[in-house]
Amino acid sequence: GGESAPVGAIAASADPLANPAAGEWTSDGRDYTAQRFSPLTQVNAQNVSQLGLAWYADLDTYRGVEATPLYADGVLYNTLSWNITTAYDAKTGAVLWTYDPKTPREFGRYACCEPVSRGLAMSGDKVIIATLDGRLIALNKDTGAELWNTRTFELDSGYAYSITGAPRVFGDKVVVGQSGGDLGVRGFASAYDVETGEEVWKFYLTPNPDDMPDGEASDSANAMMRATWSDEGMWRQLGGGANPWDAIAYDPELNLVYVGTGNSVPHARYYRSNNEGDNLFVCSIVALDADSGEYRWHYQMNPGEEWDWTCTASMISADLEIEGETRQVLMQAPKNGFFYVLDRATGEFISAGAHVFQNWNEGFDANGRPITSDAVRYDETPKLVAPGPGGAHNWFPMAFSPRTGLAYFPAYQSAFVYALQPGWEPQPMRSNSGWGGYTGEAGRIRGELMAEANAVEAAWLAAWDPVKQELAWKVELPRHGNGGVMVTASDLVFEGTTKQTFAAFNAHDGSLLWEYPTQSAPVAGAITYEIDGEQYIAINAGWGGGAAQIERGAGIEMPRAPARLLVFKLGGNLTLPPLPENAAAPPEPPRLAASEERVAHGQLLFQQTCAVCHGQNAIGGVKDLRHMDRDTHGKFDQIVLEGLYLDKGMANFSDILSQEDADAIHAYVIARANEDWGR
Ligand SMILES: O=C(O)c1cc(C(=O)O)c2c(n1)C(=O)C(=O)c1cc(C(=O)O)[nH]c1-2
Ligand SMILES: [Ca+2]
Repeated sequence: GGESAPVGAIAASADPLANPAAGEWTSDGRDYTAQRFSPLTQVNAQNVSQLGLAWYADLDTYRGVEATPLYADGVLYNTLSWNITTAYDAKTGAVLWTYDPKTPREFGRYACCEPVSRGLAMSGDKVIIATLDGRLIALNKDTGAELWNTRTFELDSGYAYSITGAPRVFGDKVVVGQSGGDLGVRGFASAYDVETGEEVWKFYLTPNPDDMPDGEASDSANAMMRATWSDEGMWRQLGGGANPWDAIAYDPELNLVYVGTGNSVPHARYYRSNNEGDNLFVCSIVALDADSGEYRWHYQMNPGEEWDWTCTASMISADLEIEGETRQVLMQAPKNGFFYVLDRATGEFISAGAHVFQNWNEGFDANGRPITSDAVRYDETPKLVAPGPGGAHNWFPMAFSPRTGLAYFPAYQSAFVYALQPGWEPQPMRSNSGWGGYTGEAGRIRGELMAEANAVEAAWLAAWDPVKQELAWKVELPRHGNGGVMVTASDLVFEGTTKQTFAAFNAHDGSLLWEYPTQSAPVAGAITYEIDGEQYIAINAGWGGGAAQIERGAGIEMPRAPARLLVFKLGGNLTLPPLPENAAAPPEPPRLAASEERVAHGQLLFQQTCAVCHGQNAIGGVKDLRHMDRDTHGKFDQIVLEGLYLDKGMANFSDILSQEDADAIHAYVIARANEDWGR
C-alpha cells in the first residue's frame, strides 16, 4: 500500500467489483471480501419451502462441475470442463452465446482431480476465463467475442502446469495461479492488465532452482525462501509446488493480494528437501503488493508440509470484534483441520481452532508457528495422519455472514496412512508423491492403520464461530464431497449435499428448511441474483473432482446424472426429466492370462498414470475401465499408445509408456474387472 495511488489503479470507492449492486454477483466470492454473502432477502425462512425450478440447462457432461457462475445485467455466465463458457438469459435460460477455447483434451492428464474449472471473472464489458492449458482469455460479455488472449505459462517449461482455478479481477488487474503440485511445478501467481492482457508482475512461490534471479517480483523474497530448502533433494527438478490452484483474495484499501498456496512436490519431504526446512512458501498465505507483486508478509500453516495439505481454500475478509478490538481479519479453513484467523494487514496470527479430529498439531508458539508432532513425520514405517490428503476442508467455497458472525463450510473428518516408498524415483509429468511401497510388514501395518483411519471418517456442514474458535452447529451429511456454501441476509445457508440434494438451512441453528433432489450431488458454490423484483438462486449440479476420486478409492461410486445448471425462484414449477435408465449390465471381461507380477506392475503404473481420470482401483471415473467391451479391449494399444480417443480427452501416452507398460496396465484392468465380476 502507500499514500500515493499508482497511476491506473482504481480507487476502491469507484470500483464496481468492490461494491456490487445487491442483486448482482460479479465475482467469484461476490465481492472482494469473498464472503459469498448476498444482501437479498426475498427468499426467507418463511417462504423458502416454495422454492422451485425456474429453468435449467443441460451441461452435456458427466464430469464434475465446480464453477461458481457470475451474474450481471440480466445475464448469467457459466464455465465447464475444457473451459466451455456460456452466457444465458438469467430469467429464461435462453443461450445468448457460447465460447469454446478448444482446450486440448490431452491436457486432462495433467489435472490431478479431473479437468475442472472453478469459475470465471468479470470486469466492465469483459468476461475472463483461464483455460486448463494456461491461457487467460478476455471475452466481450455481450457477444462472447475474444478481446485478448495471453499465455500464463509456456507449454515447454518442463513442468506439468495446468489451470483449474478461477481467475480474479482486482481493480485494474487479473490475477491467476495454476495447478500441478502433485505432479511437478514451480508455483507462481501472476497479474495482467485487465484491458490488454499484458503481464504486470509474476511472483514465484518456491526458490529459483538454479539459485539465479528470475527478474520477477519474487526475487526480493528468493533468499528468504531459499534458506528454508535443503541444497539436496528433488525440489530443484520438480519445482517444489506451492502453486495457488484455488483461492486468491484482495483488500483494495490495504492494496494487498492474498495468495493461498498448495502442497509441495514430491510430497515426501525426505525426497524433496532431505527432510529439512520449512520449504517456503509451501502451504501458506502470502500477501503481495497489488501493484508491484512484491512480498509483504506470509503465514505458513504447515512448515515442511508433506501430506498433500494445501492452503488454497477460500480466504474471507471481515472486520471482527476480538477481545474488545475491531480487527481486520482474513479467515481460512485449509486442508489441515484448523480454522485460522489472521490480521490481514500484517499477517499476524490471531487464533486457530481445530474443527475435526487431527493428530499433527501440538499447539502454537508465541508467534503462532505450529508445533508439528513427530507422530506425523513419516519414514518407511506407515503412520496414521489426520486429516487425510483430501483435507478437512478442500476447495468447496466457504461463506461468512456478517449478521450471524459465523463461517459456513463443508467439513470432512478423515485420516490416511503415509509411508516413504523405498528407493523412489521421480517420474516427470506424472503424479509424484514419494509415498507407497506397502509390502510385507509395512503392508500389514498399513492395513491395520487404514482400518483406524476409516473409522474416523465423517462429514458435515459446519457453522464455525471465528472469534470463539468453536463450532456453533453442524449438520451431519452422509459422506465426503458436500458442496460450496452461500449465505443470504435473510439468514439462509445454501449447500449442495451428498444426499444428491440442494438444501437451505437456518443460518442460526442449521435446521433444514428446504431440500431439492438434484439427482447428482452439486459440489460447486451457489449464487443468488435479482431480476425485475424476483430473486433467483443458481447452482451447478455435477458430481466429480477430487471428492469423487476419494469416494471411488473407498469403492463407492455415487449416482451420476448429466450435469445441469439449476436455477430456482419462489413458485418455480419446472421438473427435471427422470434419470436415464441404468446402463446395461457390464460386459463379461476377458479371462486373465497375465502373471501376478505383471498385474502388480500394471497396478503401480495405473496409479501413477491413469487413476486421476479412471479412479483408484480402477473403479469408475470418467470411464469405468472394468466395463470395457470386447471391441475396446481389442483397441487398447491404439487408445493408450496412438491417441485413438484423443478427441474424448484420452491422451496419447506413448511418450511415457512402453508397449510393455501398456500390456501391464491392460493386465491390471482385466484383473480388476475379473475380481469385480466375481472370478
Ligand atoms: O497440488 C495441486 O496443484 C492440486 C491441484 C488441484 C486442482 O487443480 O484441482 C487439486 C489438488 N491439488 C488437491 O490436492 C486436491 O485435493 C484437489 C481437489 C480438487 C477438486 O477439484 O475437487 N482439486 C484438487
Ligand atoms: Ca495437491
